[in-house]
Amino acid sequence: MTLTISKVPLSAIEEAKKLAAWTAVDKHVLPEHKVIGIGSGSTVPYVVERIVAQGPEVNKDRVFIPTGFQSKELIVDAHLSLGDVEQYPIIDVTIDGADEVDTELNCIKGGGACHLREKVLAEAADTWIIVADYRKNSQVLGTTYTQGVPVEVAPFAYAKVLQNLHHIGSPNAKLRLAKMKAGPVVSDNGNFVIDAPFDAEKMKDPYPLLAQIKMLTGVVEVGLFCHMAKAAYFGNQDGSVTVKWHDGKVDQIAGPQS
Ligand SMILES: O=C[C@H](O)[C@H](O)[C@H](O)COP(=O)(O)O
Repeated sequence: MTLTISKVPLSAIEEAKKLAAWTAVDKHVLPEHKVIGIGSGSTVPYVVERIVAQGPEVNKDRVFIPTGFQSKELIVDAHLSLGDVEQYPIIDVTIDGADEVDTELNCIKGGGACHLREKVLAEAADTWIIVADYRKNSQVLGTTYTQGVPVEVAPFAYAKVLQNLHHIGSPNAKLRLAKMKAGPVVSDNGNFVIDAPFDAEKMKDPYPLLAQIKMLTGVVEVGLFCHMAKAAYFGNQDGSVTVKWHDGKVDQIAGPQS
């Protein structure tokens, strides 16, 4: 993978991702921040691009912690210093993508099967920030991301966890299968992923659901991130950025020009 972002005009959605990422970096990745978590997904290359643009002087004393293979490649390709959460269990700020975000900043994450490491880096961070395009900005989780809650499981336990998920209200929960390989998706941690859709009633209040799924033996991590984010930045089609804060405040701001 290469960090180079093509010079051809970006589509509206790519522009929205870039707006969100650049704005969040400008506001939250400050010169005094030395340990920075880099999340996963399609918006994160723009996060790294904007951090690189802060210049070699500020970046030379920083270390960057990845949430998986993709972000590790982004850090290495950008010639930034790579670290690990084992060495740096306290992170100044982590910026990450999301599959969907509700009004209380609860998120579905794990569409790319990275949610275990992402949650560790979110918890390790003094400040955890979400960046996404306008399509991910929701009232209730499961409205636009309908594939279900990603549940990472120990491979040998997947059939039992699947059965238990069917029993607790997700009759359509399915093992995630790979697209270009026969068999299941295997996470960066060597585990399987189940996608478990739940009805809106359950998704309206995701914390009890998170606790219920996490209690199932064999579950490694659940792609519901509740009460963790300080703010979520959504790039809009008109060039503005919507910022939802953890205290319920919502700002509409202009995106950066360059
Ligand atoms: O496992 C993947 C991560 O949680 C991603 O941050 C999430 O899936 C969003 O990815 P994308 O921006 O590619 O939709």
